[in-house]
Amino acid sequence: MAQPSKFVLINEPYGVVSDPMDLVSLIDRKVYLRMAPISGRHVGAVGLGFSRKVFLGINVELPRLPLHHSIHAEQFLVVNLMLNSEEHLTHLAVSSSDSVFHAPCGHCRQFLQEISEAPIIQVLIKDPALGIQEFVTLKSLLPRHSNLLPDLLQARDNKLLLLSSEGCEDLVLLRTALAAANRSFAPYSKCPSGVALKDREGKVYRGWYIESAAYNPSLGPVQAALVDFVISGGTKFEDIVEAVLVEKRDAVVSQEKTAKMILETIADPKCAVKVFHCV
Ligand SMILES: O=c1ccn([C@H]2C[C@H](O)[C@@H](CO)O2)c(=O)[nH]1
Ligand SMILES: [Zn+2]
Repeated sequence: MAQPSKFVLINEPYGVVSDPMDLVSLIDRKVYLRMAPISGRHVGAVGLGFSRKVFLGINVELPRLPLHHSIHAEQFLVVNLMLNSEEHLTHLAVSSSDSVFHAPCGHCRQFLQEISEAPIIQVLIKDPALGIQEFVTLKSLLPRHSNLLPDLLQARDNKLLLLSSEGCEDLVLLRTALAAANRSFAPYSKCPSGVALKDREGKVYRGWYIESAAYNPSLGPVQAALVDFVISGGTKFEDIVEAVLVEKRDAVVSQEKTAKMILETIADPKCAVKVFHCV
């Protein structure tokens, strides 16, 4: 069985399913990485791409930071799809270690609207108490929604150019952050941005800013890069020792202060966060 390159349901051999109902057994296994130190509630999301590969999402809570900096399992899944250039999500299932969640939360129903096929994404509703186990459309879970520019998962090149690389000590990190910014989805603010992180071993991770039409469910570039870090086996944020943010000069929406604040709080105390501007 072929394994997707960034399949994160650890220690499990499956990678491709033919029947969407197989997602039921996957979420039932409740094999989550434990990255929710605040709530202790471990949420898992499994999604099926058009390729029939299964991708996983888990919730990630950032220690000592306000709750809204958390990454929902569904958001993690979307970043995982993007990192793997999977352009379509056909089926989605969510569950939690304490069996409280059986469907995507409201915040994520909104976040998922940025995907072009959002209305027809099949969402598993599983409620053992009621004996329910069926797929319903995302549209039925968030009716009367009108989205504006929904093409989040499609390949994109923002064609950003660096203004200067002066002061850069690590060109790989800078190029990675620029490439990430070029994949950022920021149709509402028009301020794309990307982050590259480096760990103690010199491994590099990347992520880009993803906007939501409802603004608040947007996912910051540091969070997206943390998804790459976790997917690649990272467990301790203190192992992050260097970071580069690339964003527009004079951006109406700037990530600089937030990115620095997050990394100051969770990364190695000596982690340098360098910012480079582009047009
Ligand atoms: O659909 C949901 C609902 C909650 N959470 C996470 C957010 C937070 O970490 C924790 C709160 O219960 O669960 C998700 O990831 N997805
Ligand atoms: Zn959610």
